[in-house]
Formats: sequence, structure tokens, C-alpha cells
Amino acid sequence: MSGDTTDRSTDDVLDELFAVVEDRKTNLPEDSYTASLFTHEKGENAVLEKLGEETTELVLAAKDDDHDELVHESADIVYHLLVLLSMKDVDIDELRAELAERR
Ligand SMILES: N=c1c2ncn([C@@H]3O[C@H](COP(=O)(O)OP(=O)(O)OP(=O)(O)O)[C@@H](O)[C@H]3O)c2ncn1[C@@H]1O[C@H](COP(=O)(O)O)[C@@H](O)[C@H]1O
Repeated sequence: MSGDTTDRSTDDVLDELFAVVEDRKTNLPEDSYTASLFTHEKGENAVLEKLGEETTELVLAAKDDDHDELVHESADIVYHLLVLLSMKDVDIDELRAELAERR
């Protein structure tokens, strides 16, 4: 890890990102890519297509054993997944609870 992420847990980062996504959904700033996904003419298909593309890129990165690309594509997927969850009114705590139940 590097930079200012060293003193923040992964959980904090995800919570903060989800809070930003929820804020963009409510306030829809014009210059925000996240907001543009909520208002896209394709509706939820815009984020679903993005998740499909990113997943293909993730698979290719894994097949190529490209460590850095794998991390990059994973982050893209997590971000777009959080947008999808917000779009469908699923709270990140529901995801957390689902994962915790599997332990
Ligand atoms: N985590 C992200 C994030 N990940 C990806 N993206 C955007 O998603 C878009 C598509 O991503 P891609 O990786 O597919 O980019 P691409 O240009 O198609 O290129 P490829 O890598 O696919 O070849 C790009 O415009 C990225 O900037 C993101 N946009 C925003 N965030 C977070 O959302 C917050 C709010 O940002 P705004 O959307 O600007 O309000 C930011 O502070 C970030 O924390």
C-alpha cells in the first residue's frame, strides 16, 4: 500500500466510495461520470454493459498473469458494482451482511 491509504481499512474506503456514489445519485452534479450513469439514456444497461466489459478485461488480465492490470480492472468492477447496487437501492451493508453470513 502507498500514499494516504495506509491508515484506512478497505472497509472504510468502500464505505466512503459508496457514500460518494449515493451522493452523486441524489445531487447529480453535471461534471460527474457517476451521475451520468444514473441519468444515462440506456438506463441501468449503461452500468450493466460496463460491468460486462470490465469483467472481460479482468479475465484477460488474469489469463495474462498481469498483476497490475488485474488490480486495475478489479477496482473498476468494484466501483461499477457499487453504482449498480446504489441504482437498485441495495445498501452496502446488505452486501457486507451477505458476505459475513458465509464465514
Ligand atoms: N472509482 C471511480 C471510477 N472508476 C472508474 N471510473 C470511470 O469510469 C469510466 C469508465 O472506466 P474505464 O476503466 O472503462 O475507462 P475507459 O476510458 O473506458 O478505459 P478502459 O480502462 O476500459 O480501457 C472512466 O471515465 C473512469 O474515470 C470511475 N469514476 C469515478 N470513481 C469514483 O467515484 C468518485 C466520484 O467521481 P465522479 O464520478 O467524478 O463524481 C471518484 O472520486 C472516484 O472515487
